[in-house]
Amino acid sequence: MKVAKFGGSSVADAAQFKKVKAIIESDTARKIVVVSAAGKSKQEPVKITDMLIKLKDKINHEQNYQQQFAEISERFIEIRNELQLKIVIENDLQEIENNLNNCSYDYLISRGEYLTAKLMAEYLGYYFLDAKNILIFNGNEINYSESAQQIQEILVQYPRVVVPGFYGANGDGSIHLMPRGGSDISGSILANLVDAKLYENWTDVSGILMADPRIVDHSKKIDVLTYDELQELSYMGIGVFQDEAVRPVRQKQIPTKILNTNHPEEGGTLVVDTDDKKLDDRVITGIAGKKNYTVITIKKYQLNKHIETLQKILSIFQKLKVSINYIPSGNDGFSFLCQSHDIGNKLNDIIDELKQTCHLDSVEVNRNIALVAAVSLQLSKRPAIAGKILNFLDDSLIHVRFVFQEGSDIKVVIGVSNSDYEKTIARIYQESLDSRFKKIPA
Ligand SMILES: Nc1ncnc2c1ncn2[C@@H]1O[C@H](COP(=O)(O)OP(=O)(O)O)[C@@H](O)[C@H]1O
Ligand SMILES: N[C@@H](CC(=O)OP(=O)(O)O)C(=O)O
Repeated sequence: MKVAKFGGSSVADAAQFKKVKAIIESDTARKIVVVSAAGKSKQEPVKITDMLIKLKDKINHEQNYQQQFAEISERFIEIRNELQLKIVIENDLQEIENNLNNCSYDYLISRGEYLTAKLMAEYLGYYFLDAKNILIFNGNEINYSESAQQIQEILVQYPRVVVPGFYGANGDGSIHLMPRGGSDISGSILANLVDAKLYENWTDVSGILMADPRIVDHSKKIDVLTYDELQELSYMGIGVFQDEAVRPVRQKQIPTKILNTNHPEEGGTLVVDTDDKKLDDRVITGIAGKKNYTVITIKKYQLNKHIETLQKILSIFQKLKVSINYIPSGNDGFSFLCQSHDIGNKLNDIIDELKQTCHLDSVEVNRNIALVAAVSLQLSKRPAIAGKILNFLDDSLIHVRFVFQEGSDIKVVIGVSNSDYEKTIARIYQESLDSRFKKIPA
């Protein structure tokens, strides 16, 4: 059995629905279909999920929301009409409208996937299986045994199902929304629960490319990737696969493919376990990154020997609910790298508390930092990659603020100014294809 997840771009309008149907009908093993909410297309500039978030915002601020709700409804009615489906989607829309003033955020935002799945189930002639009946959460963790039991029972009666992605249910039956891009996670969990022989993730690119196609034109495709490499690339920001979606498929060693709904014939990227990937001569597998980090660097003589000070520092971040992405360190100093939107307006509070409670020698803040990661399997076996990268970035007059190689032995992370972000990715990509940058000793 295969689980096939279709992203928002694959279900954005009636024309995309037709492509999905052709894909499903070309392989009878595709029995579990997971869909995101209708996303962006040439005609539709906004994702339904973003429209729903705006709707919720208007409701919360007691603004007039009728027009916003009407626009959302129109997208679903249009798909239904163009595909000449019989489903009375107006009934579902009415029920949602009735709940608008007293529903949770998670319920409302998940309705994009719910309605898209209803239409897709009708169109494919599959059973609509509401995710709230099968994906059961304990806090933020899926309850695998309970969820597996639920889905196994349903599949006996309905062997072909469409499941809305992006949500499940809490123990009390209320809707549990996953992070943005969460339909990838739903598909991955379902593949795990049914021991799928393949998890297919259908999107609008023919696999994972070595660098973001919006930055590098004609970026090369990565044919085979390991779960670890995918995890790192996803964590660093390639939008195409949610980083939390790696764990469920990796746990059961389920091969995963990233494929293009618009060009199924182009093949895609296959994700496998490390032992199943032959090392090729490419030093760098892929490049990814994100802008807008804030780096807080603290110095105190022999800080690494003062565990209690480190504990205090971490508890300040914890108290202010600011996540830390990386902590590169030296003898007398540590840097805390956080996403700027996570820090929000708490920067002064963090600095005040650090100064008051930790008796530091200095605290320095650098904003508008972008991180770029070059991901490569078994980095330690590769010849001095970090040094090479620094050399050619220097040649390009890109000022590298810092560089660190993670203990995970899989990526080199480089910090540059936001304004140098695209240039850095393009330059590393260009160099990584150069023959002088290839060939690794066995
Ligand atoms: N390295 C990369 N390889 C492929 N796609 C990438 C990469 N980095 C960023 N992307 C972007 O990710 C997009 C696909 O993700 P997303 O918009 O979430 O798709 P979907 O709607 O199918 O879920 C692509 O259109 C592409 O612009
Ligand atoms: N619709 C949700 C969940 C999702 O996975 O979407 P997509 O597959 O289009 O990235 C979002 O926009 O975050």
